[in-house]
Amino acid sequence: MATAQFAPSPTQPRLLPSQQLSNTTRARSLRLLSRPPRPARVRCSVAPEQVEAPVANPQQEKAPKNRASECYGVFCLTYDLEAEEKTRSWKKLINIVVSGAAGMISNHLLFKLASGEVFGQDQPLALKLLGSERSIQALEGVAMELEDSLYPLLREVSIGIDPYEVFQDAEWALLIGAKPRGPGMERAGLLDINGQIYAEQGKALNAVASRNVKVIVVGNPCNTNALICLKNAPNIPPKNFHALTRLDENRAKCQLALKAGVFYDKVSNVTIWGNHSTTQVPDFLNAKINGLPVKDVIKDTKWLEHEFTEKVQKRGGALIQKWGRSSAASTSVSIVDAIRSLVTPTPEGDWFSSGVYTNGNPYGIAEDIVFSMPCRSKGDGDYELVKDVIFDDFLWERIKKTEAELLAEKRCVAHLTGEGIAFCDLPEDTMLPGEM
Ligand SMILES: NC(=O)C1=CN([C@@H]2O[C@H](COP(=O)(O)OP(=O)(O)OC[C@H]3O[C@@H](n4cnc5c(N)ncnc54)[C@H](OP(=O)(O)O)[C@@H]3O)[C@@H](O)[C@H]2O)C=CC1
Ligand SMILES: O=C([O-])CC(=O)C(=O)O
Repeated sequence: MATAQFAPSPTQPRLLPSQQLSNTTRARSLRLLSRPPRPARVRCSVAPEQVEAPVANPQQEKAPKNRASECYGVFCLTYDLEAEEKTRSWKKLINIVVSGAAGMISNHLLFKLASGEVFGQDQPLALKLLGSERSIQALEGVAMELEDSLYPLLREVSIGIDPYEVFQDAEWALLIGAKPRGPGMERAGLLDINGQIYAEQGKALNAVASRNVKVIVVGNPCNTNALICLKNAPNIPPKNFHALTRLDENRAKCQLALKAGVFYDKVSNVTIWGNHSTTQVPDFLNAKINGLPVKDVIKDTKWLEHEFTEKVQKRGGALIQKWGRSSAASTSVSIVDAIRSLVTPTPEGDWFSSGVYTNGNPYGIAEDIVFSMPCRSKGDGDYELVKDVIFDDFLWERIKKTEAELLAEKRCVAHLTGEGIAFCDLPEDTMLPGEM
């Protein structure tokens, strides 16, 4: 049993943004934020202001909205969308933040976002890319590739390393950046390192993002990172935070289709319950194939209970063994699916899985954790939990196991959620789907 204790870290004074981005739909520009100034390109017109940034300090929301940015090349040109015939009917520009933007998943995702495949062909967007000192060069490379792709809907690209700058006015935050678990690293260590990143990003969202920002946490361990993030953003509804379990749902659909000998569009109502880890529960009791209960179509209960369940739980690791790297393209597809499920009405009778806050859930799952559950949306960015699901002993027993894991993870990050001193009593060294 791994045990460790972490004390709450004191709130550090920090710099608030001196340069905040222009939110105009008129400029198509690439902006450099929070970088050491480089003579040829970066110019700061406003000196940084030093202020404290405690959790949920309402003063932060009143931070001065001084803006300074630097564009270069073709991005320095500005033009008026409303003056152009073909763009006049477009929607208002939306601000989308992507962290870990120089990473593998983002390298697929950003181009899907910019192409219009996610939000539609009349939705112009601003992409705000968060990196770090490590990745700032790579981030410029990403931005250059976005430039060279000439996407008509992509009206702004900005890059930076300070979440308080990059998250300004964010309406969607796709939080992908996280440290991978290295050899010999305890799960408790991973929870702490990545938890600190997500605590900081939660505070930044709380301070500067849109009050209705929708947050999708991808970086692992994503459920507990999402919990930490939402706890550090008390002015944003907890319901707006998601941990990505859509990849697991997609993996489960694929395995059921394969076994039943049908194309995967015939598989519906698949829930992933719980944690995005090897304790996750792919639910074959409520799932359907061609509108029929899976158990009526696949009679091999032993396969469903063992092979199917394990295949889905460990699919990420199986892929790493083949590829030598973790799922990036399919993860980006699943992020697209997750967003589209929130911005388009859920097909009648179906649902989708997402890791969401458990308070008020109708199933009797422990409150105050982020747990993957079945959701339906009207297409307005919000969702409701599905009520008409059934449980049997097999399903409930496994749900309790993944719930216990998430409760243990939560105790392990108490120093990051404002709940005191952490105590890591993780029951066993459970794994991410990508670990074997
Ligand atoms: N929920 C899900 O279904 C899935 C989740 N994942 C998770 O998504 C995350 C990203 O995966 P992927 O894009 O392939 O990974 P990459 O390693 O390619 O990129 C991740 C980014 O995270 C940032 N990062 C790396 N180390 C650190 C660190 N020590 N501190 C802060 N940030 C760091 C880096 O960006 P920078 O230097 O700019 O900070 C890096 O570009 C991982 O946590 C992975 O486990 C992956 C697949 C599925
Ligand atoms: O474990 C990882 O990093 C990759 C992962 O989440 C997955 O493949 O589902």
